[in-house]
Amino acid sequence: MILTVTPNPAVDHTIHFDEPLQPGVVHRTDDAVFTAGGKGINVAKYVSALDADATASGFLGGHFGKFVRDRLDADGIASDFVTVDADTRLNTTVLAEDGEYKLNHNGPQIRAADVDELVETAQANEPDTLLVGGSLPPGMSLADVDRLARAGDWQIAVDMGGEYLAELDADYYVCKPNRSELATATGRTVETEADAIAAAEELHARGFEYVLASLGADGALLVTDSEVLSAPALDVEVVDTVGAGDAVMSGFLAAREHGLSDADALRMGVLTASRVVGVAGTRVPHLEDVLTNETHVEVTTVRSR
Ligand SMILES: O=P(O)(O)OC[C@@]1(O)O[C@H](CO)[C@@H](O)[C@@H]1O
Repeated sequence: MILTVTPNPAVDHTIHFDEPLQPGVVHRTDDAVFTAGGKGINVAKYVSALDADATASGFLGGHFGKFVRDRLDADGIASDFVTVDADTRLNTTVLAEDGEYKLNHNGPQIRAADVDELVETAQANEPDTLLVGGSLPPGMSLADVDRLARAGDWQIAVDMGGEYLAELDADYYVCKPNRSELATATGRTVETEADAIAAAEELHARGFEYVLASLGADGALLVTDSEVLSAPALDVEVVDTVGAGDAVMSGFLAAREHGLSDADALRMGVLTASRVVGVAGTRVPHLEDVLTNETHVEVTTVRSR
């Protein structure tokens, strides 16, 4: 079972305008979607849709916390959250004619006792894989993530920003940086595929057994102990890119739960992302045929290591 820990969940509010945003103008629309979000929660949703066993955990509080909990219950996603005495945040994505704007709140204050309870919750669930996804709310530190990594007999995956990846200390099973996170985590310039491979290999050498790099329109890379694999992005219509990185991680983790190979895990990550970008916000698209591998994704071995 995969336990996803989202320290900083969110209600994701995705709102669409057919015009560019302008200061001082009241923009109005009928097109708004509210979903339960936060990177780990998205992974739990997508992994469950990929027929793997997942439970969502993390901190929830207040009205938005109740919304997230109710929405997951309604969607049949198993969850085991720590209730906190502070309000879960609301994150807004504005899709306007002039671009995609992402407005994220830093989140509620978490206490040391909340973190203790989270560690106990993780231990009680006895997952095979524990994923920590997204930003850390005020009051929670990277030392707490390393503590979660070491608190049980699980492999630990992280879907966190580059500034976090640079500082984590424990040994990790897999991380999933995007291009800018690769750059931040390593201090390198990451423009070409060769740059991305060099940065991902550096993270691998620092203690991440698998480095799954999502490169947007340039596809994804997987660095393992023995090889570097590459898969192109699919040519699909993009509504927005929110949740795309979470989808790459979800495809990878679900494939591993199903006992599939490294190449198939990369393939499933890319396929899942290609579906998630086609729906607004962090809604779950139809993923049934991702499992049957009907859409061909060419995975190539860039080199053996
Ligand atoms: O502020 P964080 O924790 O880095 O990111 C949170 C978030 O933007 O990431 C998800 C998409 O990846 C959304 O569901 C959510 O709103």
